[in-house]
Amino acid sequence: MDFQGTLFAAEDTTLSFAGLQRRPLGRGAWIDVRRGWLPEADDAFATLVAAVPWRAERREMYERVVDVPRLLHTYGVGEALPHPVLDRARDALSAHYLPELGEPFVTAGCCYYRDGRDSVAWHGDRIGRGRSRDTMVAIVSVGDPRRLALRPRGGGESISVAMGHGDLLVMGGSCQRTWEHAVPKVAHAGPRISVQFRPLNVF
Ligand SMILES: O=C(O)CCC(=O)C(=O)O
Ligand SMILES: [Fe+2]
Repeated sequence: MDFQGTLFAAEDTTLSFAGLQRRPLGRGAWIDVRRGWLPEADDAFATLVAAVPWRAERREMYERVVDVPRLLHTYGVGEALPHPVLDRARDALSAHYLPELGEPFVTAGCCYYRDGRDSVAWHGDRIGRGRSRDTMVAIVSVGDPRRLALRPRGGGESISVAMGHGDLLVMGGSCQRTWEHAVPKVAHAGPRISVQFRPLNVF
């Protein structure tokens, strides 16, 4: 590796929030986006595919339980994550957002979208505290790019954010209450894994 390559590789390991962009959505909701945030994204993706005990998901949505076409596993409070860069990511997010959030990110929900047919329908992360209070959900995406779509709850124009390999997207403020999000099906996509870091009692 030449000098430039070494220099970039060194910079890549820092989990820097420089260049983080906040986009207010209205109604007290916002998203932060930082492209290419996660170091070792290739390695993290390969480890997640192989090491997470994936299972088919059923979840409460719109007050009923539905099958969701994707695989899932959630790491609870205090559980070791399958790749050390994910522990570092959670700690970096906790430190960066502490002044605003007032508490750390403690759980890591992992979702595996095997191809374009895997998806998640419109919903807010409203089981637990997200139903009644402002909170944050920080998503790190690895693998093939997919769109995260957002729309105001109760109707209105949707927006969509492309989530690429290593990208960070944080939903904050009232986003889980006043907006909904989804990962729509697409005709062609390779595998993508999303890791969602959440504070205690937010699902
Ligand atoms: O795949 C994503 O990035 C979003 C997942 C999501 O919204 C959820 O699991 O609640
Ligand atoms: Fe969600």
